[in-house]
Amino acid sequence: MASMSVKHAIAAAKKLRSLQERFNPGGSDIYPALMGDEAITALIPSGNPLSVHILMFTRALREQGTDEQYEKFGRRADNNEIIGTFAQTELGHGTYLRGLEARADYDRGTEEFVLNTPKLSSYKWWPGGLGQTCNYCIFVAQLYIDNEAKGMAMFVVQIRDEETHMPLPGVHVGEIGKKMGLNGVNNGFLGLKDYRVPRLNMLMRHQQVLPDGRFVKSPVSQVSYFPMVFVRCMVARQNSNYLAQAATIATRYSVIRRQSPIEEGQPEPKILEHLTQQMKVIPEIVTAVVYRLAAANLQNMYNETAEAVYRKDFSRLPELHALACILKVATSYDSTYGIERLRQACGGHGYLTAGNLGNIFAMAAPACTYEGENSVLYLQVGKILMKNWSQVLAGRELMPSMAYISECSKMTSFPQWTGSWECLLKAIQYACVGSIRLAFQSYNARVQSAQSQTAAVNYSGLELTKAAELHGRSYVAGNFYQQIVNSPNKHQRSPQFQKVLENMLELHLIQIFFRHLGDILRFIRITEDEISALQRRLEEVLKELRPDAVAITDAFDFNDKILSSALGCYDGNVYERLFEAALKHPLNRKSVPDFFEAHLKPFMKENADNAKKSKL
Ligand SMILES: CC/C=C\C/C=C\C/C=C\C/C=C\CCC(=O)SCCNC(=O)CCNC(=O)[C@H](O)C(C)(C)COP(=O)(O)OP(=O)(O)OC[C@H]1O[C@@H](n2cnc3c(N)ncnc32)[C@H](O)[C@@H]1OP(=O)(O)O
Ligand SMILES: Cc1cc2nc3c(=O)[nH]c(=O)nc-3n(C[C@H](O)[C@H](O)[C@H](O)COP(=O)(O)OP(=O)(O)OC[C@H]3O[C@@H](n4cnc5c(N)ncnc54)[C@H](O)[C@@H]3O)c2cc1C
Repeated sequence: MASMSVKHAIAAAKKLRSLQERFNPGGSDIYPALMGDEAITALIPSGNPLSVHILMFTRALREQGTDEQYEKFGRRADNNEIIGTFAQTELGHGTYLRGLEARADYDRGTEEFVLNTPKLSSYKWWPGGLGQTCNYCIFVAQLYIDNEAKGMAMFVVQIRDEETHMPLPGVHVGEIGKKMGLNGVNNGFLGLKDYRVPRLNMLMRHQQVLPDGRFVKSPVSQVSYFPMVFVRCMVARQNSNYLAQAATIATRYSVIRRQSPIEEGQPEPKILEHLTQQMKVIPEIVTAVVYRLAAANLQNMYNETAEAVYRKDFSRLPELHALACILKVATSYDSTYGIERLRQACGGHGYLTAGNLGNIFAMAAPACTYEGENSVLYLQVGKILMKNWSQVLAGRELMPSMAYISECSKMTSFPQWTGSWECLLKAIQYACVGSIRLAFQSYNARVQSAQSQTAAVNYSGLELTKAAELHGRSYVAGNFYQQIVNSPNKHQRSPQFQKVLENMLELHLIQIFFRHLGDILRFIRITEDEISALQRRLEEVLKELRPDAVAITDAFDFNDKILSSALGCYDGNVYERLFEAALKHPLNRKSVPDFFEAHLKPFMKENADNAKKSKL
């Protein structure tokens, strides 16, 4: 499987290169690379073994290396002359980066670093492509000078001979084993023993080790985390794509499959006529659109921040970090759970490999873990919200994506309930700020009672997580509201199109309202009549969006090859394709399977003989 994936990935990368040269000659614009990686990734159901090379290895060389280091390594990596990965996670550590055990000791006598993974738990474990594909990696290690720890640093390390692909001396490398998905990616392990690299193999754009061993600290240590921020932005984009693919499949199947009359004596309707089926499928279509728009915003913010960081302006890093964390978490959680809901909406056929929903789930699900495990990133955002709440209490301005927190903090009570979009959006934001305030009170009480900040974060973890989750909802819903209601290009939309978008906004806001009704009722008084009115609106907007469901998912414009699903093909010939797929199963090559003579027949005969004996 791995070699097939590599073959497909290389073919697709060549195609991508020709597309880039045609549409973006010599450009360094990241989109063609991303689109290409998306395309490559989507075309290789078992995952793209070059993803981490494209998304992290080349980017780390460009952003963390000096111009000279880019010329030496980065250009060859961008041109796919060398293939690398990002080797940070270890067998024993993934989240707690300051606990990473791999070490780099500077030898000023030879102006080299001596790299070691001192224990089994120090082995790098998980990096994509590391097992068999890559011949280089970015090796993340704790830097030591005269045995004094200086923090994390990144090193360009060649792990295999460029001609023979043999592991180099001092390198122990291989595949970590079968996973629940992405089995074409050959995630690997790497042990290094007294492996020497020249001083100039340490990426030194932001921090340096001089020939005499003097250490020049980075002005902002967190800039070394920047490669992870980029992938978190990518996850938001990629996982909204996975959800859109699954929503396309389930929608198309739901207008082909007929089952269970709604009126006695009437013909069986398309299953999408059932209200409960609409509630399973249509909100997922809208969620995919909502996150695509949020991910595009995040991508723009990433590009602006990356350019600023290149100019040594680190001012926007904190906001990008906060947004990248919360959108990576929100998109990966909602896409993973949404894809499973869509699979279940397709009944038994949703469980067939030919439907491809299981594989889309297996591609989407690990994003809840890699690039920062979601519950950890929720806590990270919770901490940032605590810091920002202190700013609010001090009367200081907040970063733009948190400005609503300041506004809501000035409200002594929630205004008269109207149920309008603005009211629903403000309700989610108001509940978020209420949760932040409660979390802060708990956190602050703990710090005041002499708990360390780290311990206070841990013991306030449930409230911090809730506040972070509601912050994500507030940002995403606010972004969608702005795009639909206040977009500068709104006048270019036809009235019909604007109406569909407004129905999608109505559905998203009401769906989020009901999902967090408990959180909202904690801070806002809403009557049963007002809630029942929203229930009626939910049923009504599902009915209104039903006729547009297929058109919206067709607009995602996934080629049948990308969907790779007998349930979701554009022509709707589901049963013919399911049957065609079934006949291709190896077990159908013979009428009598080999196991009949070898196992089944003797087993049944033995039982029959025993039955006869017991009658005698
Ligand atoms: C086109 C699309 C194709 C594909 C789709 C996408 C993906 C698939 C392809 C590839 C992906 C496959 C594999 C993924 C690769 C990996 O998984 S790489 C390994 C990822 N590992 C992690 O993410 C580790 C998670 N841990 C952390 O990030 C950190 O440990 C932490 C953030 C949890 C904690 O940071 P610490 O420094 O340890 O402590 P802290 O006190 O919380 O933070 C100190 C201050 O630093 C700020 N900060 C932390 N992180 C960042 C950051 N990234 N950027 C900016 N600032 C950061 C933090 O806010 C603190 O600031 P203060 O002001 O409070 O001091
Ligand atoms: C498909 C896939 C591809 C990957 N690719 C790469 C790659 O290319 N390069 C790379 O370096 N890594 C890669 N990784 C590794 C990934 O980044 C780590 O798995 C991730 O960072 C989580 O670390 P961990 O697995 O060690 O879990 P741990 O850090 O051990 O966490 C385990 C669990 O403990 C809990 N936990 C941990 N810390 C805290 C905390 N502070 N507070 C509360 N709870 C906590 C959480 O529930 C967490 O799920 C990949 C992983 C996967 C699944």
